[in-house]
Amino acid sequence: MTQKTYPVQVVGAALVDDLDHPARLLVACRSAPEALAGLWEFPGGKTEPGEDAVAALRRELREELGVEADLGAEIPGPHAQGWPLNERMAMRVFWGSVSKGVPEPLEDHSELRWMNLSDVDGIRNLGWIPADLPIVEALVHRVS
Ligand SMILES: Nc1nc2c([nH]c(=O)n2[C@H]2C[C@H](O)[C@@H](COP(=O)(O)OP(=O)(O)OP(=O)(O)O)O2)c(=O)[nH]1
Repeated sequence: MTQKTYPVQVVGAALVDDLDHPARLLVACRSAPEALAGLWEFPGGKTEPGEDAVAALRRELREELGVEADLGAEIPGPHAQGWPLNERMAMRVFWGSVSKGVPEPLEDHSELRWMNLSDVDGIRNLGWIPADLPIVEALVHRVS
């Protein structure tokens, strides 16, 4: 059986305070486009042609949040390309932690928020981009 191919590869980071003993997760509220404004997501974005996922994610975190990050294991999705977002896009999500700088909503976000990972209901009910909900479930399952 051949797996579906998604033409647009997105990458996202589950940024936590400590990769070995995570207690808090950074979530980001989108400011654009209009259809997604006000919804919460994992910081990240689209990979560029020829760019690998980890390099793309480092670049996006630098551009969007102004930070350098250590990236850890992937939160594996059901496809090699990660978690389907729609017919055209899938997202690979990696654990990460900030190694330099303080995250700020420099681009694409109206607000950043550190959520306690023990606040599972608070995380679930943030108002995520709907396509992210299976990823959020996998994430809370992994830390619980
Ligand atoms: N970063 C991110 N994007 C997500 C998530 N969930 C989700 O459906 N998306 C969608 C929204 C966008 O359509 C797409 C990511 O594109 P983007 O607009 O953030 O990408 P980008 O920073 O490279 O921006 P651009 O070049 O398209 O302007 O993936 C998520 O958790 N994080």
